[in-house]
Amino acid sequence: MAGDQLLLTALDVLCCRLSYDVQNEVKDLTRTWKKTIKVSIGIDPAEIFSGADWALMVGAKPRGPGMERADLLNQNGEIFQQQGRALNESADPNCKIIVVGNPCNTNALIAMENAPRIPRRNFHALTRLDENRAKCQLALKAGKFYTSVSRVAIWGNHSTTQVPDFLNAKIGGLPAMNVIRDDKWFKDEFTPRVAQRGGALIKKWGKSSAASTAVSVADAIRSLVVPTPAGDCFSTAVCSDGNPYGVKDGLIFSFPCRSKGDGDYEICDDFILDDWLRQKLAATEDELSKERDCVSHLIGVMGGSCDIRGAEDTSVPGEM
Ligand SMILES: NC(=O)c1ccc[n+]([C@@H]2O[C@H](COP(=O)([O-])OP(=O)(O)OC[C@H]3O[C@@H](n4cnc5c(N)ncnc54)[C@H](O)[C@@H]3O)[C@@H](O)[C@H]2O)c1
Ligand SMILES: O=C(O)C[C@H](O)C(=O)O
Repeated sequence: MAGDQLLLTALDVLCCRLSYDVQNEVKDLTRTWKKTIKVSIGIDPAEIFSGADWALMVGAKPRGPGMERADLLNQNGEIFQQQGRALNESADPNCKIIVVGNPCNTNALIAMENAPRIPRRNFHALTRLDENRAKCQLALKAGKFYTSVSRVAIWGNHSTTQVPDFLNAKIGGLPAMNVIRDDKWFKDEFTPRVAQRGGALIKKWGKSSAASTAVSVADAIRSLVVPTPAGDCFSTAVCSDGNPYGVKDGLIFSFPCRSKGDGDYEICDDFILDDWLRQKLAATEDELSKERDCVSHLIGVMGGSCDIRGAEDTSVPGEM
């Protein structure tokens, strides 16, 4: 932000893909803003991130034919190592970073570990899309409006091991489990449907969800700049250091959070965990630990070894 001007700079390795039509379309948005928007594009991350207050990191390589999850982690990891270093070099020291490109939790971890000048708590990976999907499923099942659903946490990884939390969710201010009295539906339908939604959409359309992702990125930013209503939360994957739920430190793990609207947040400490949730949390934590081991060479940790090659694939499928 510079005075009354919002500076929007975009980084894309294929600069030409962000055509001038796109630039002009973004400029047209000026009408809806109080500030004027200056749009520019480029290919040098250090130049593009210069002085940035917010960095929305969407660019990533989609999974190609025959590519294993470990390969995806490695190839995208290298991108986020380079971009983390560039953020460290030139972004505003209090820049907030939201990583969308998959595998977004571990990409955010790599960027964070390569940008020691920026507080670790400023790095986010997008799980707001999963929260929105979970709220939508609860509203549909209960026959209520989406806006009546609150306190929906997504725990862990933005992959099929993620845990959409129905235990703490509310519908119309009441516990969701008292409104939808169907334990089997919550565990056997709701949970996998939310966790596998991204994959299902790719299967159907051959592309990642774009419109709902864009909306959820806007929601994720709004959650940080508007105070969270009393008793509610929003989900975002953030650094697990010192979290109140005993998840091991040094992961980018999705938690229920609250904000005063100042761009910062705190992890809610009043969510109830039962045995089922604990077991699910342990599985997604384990997955994130393994992903971290696979990228140890990109985060300056010695002696890590990657043992997810050939293992069951729990990432959202991408293009295979
Ligand atoms: N976290 C989420 O909820 C969520 C939701 C939807 C999509 N995604 C992920 O977001 C990413 C983008 O999805 P998409 O459908 O827009 O993909 P896309 O392939 O249409 O676009 C990716 C863009 O990234 C650019 N890019 C590739 N490498 C780059 C690099 N090193 N630096 C800068 N730009 C680079 C490409 O040129 C392309 O324009 C994917 O990884 C996708 O899996 C995440
Ligand atoms: O891009 C993907 O692999 C899917 C995406 O993360 C989504 O949840 O829609």
